[in-house]
Amino acid sequence: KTHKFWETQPVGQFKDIGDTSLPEGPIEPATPLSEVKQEPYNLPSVYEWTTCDMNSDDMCSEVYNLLKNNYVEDDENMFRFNYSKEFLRWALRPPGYYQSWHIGVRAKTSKKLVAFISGVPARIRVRDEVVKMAEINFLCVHKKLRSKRLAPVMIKEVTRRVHLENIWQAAYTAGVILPTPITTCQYWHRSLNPKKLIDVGFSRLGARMTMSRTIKLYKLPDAPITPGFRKMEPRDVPAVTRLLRNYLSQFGVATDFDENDVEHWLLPREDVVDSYLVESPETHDVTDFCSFYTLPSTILGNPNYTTLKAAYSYYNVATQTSFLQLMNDALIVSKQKGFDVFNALDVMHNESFLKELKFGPGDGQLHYYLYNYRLKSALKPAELGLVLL
Ligand SMILES: COc1cccc(CC(=N)NC(=O)c2cccnc2OC2CCNCC2)c1
Repeated sequence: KTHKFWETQPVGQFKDIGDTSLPEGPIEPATPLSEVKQEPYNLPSVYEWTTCDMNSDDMCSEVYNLLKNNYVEDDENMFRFNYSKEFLRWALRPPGYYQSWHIGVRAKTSKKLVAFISGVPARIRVRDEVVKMAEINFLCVHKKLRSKRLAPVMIKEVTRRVHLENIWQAAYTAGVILPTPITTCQYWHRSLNPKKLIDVGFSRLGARMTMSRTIKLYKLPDAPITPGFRKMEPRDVPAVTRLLRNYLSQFGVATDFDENDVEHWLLPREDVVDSYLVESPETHDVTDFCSFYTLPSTILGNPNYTTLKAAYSYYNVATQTSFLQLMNDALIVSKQKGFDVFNALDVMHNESFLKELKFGPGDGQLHYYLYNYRLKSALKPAELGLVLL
């Protein structure tokens, strides 16, 4: 499978793997803004660019419905991500966001939204360099317009608009292998509602297992067990920022959170993101933190269920509580909130709790990529401190 488009882009190329003579850092230099293409790239004549104002309920609904019907499905096409409107507003409007990076494609005649791609600004540390980047996400082309080569021109257009803001690097993930992953993660699932997961075909009854034995296997207490475990509040932002920055400093590539970022990305938002911390009953110090985001999936073609309620592990830090106990409390509260499954990647120190807390390996991988930034060697997933939505 030739990567016609990606071989033209400033990304690590497969032919360069192992060539340690190539320096770590930007592949192409920044250019003066006057040299950045001022006008949008050309689309096929029946389509036009549109900028999506996510503050507008109508536009947010258009993006929501396009993704709901045409975004990523699992390998067996049994489930499709169903990001909520509130989630999309949260994901696309972090501090310093650019509306111009919320890019839609409309059919000129019907004015229907047929494709979307987005970027948000982020500071990402790569080894000792903090780099301003765009996090690219939600690339979606309507099912009926696939293989019309729309994706390459959309990627070039979002790149052009990112360059206009004097940003020259980007980070993105994909379920497919492109030139060239900086790391490849395995995803894992922890059943919370095993009966529903088996009924909808997400999980299968284990060999020599009955349904009642399976329900008992995944049973969890009704309440978290760690003393001082509570929801995060605005007053906790400074302490959580300190805890997170210290924890993330050990990873080769990680988000460079400041208090402003923590306030946006980690304060609880109902049905979008949940975050908890442990406040020591003795000292009142914030010693541990866990968080997960809400990403339901539409269940395709099942007569009895429409939605899989899934929680996705986000950022977690344990300094006084055992990581196992902290993450088990995260499972307990996610079960309490009605989630059917808790998903996690084997990034950061997640490997240490996955097997112990009865996660099972998923049937796919998630590849991480940097645009216009070469790493001398790929990272292990455990060296990655970056979770994209
Ligand atoms: C269960 O419903 C699904 C609907 C669509 C795709 C998949 C499989 C899949 N591709 N899962 C992941 O990519 C994944 C698995 C565990 C944790 N995070 C993940 O992806 C996140 C991060 C990347 N953007 C999508 C959400 C599952």
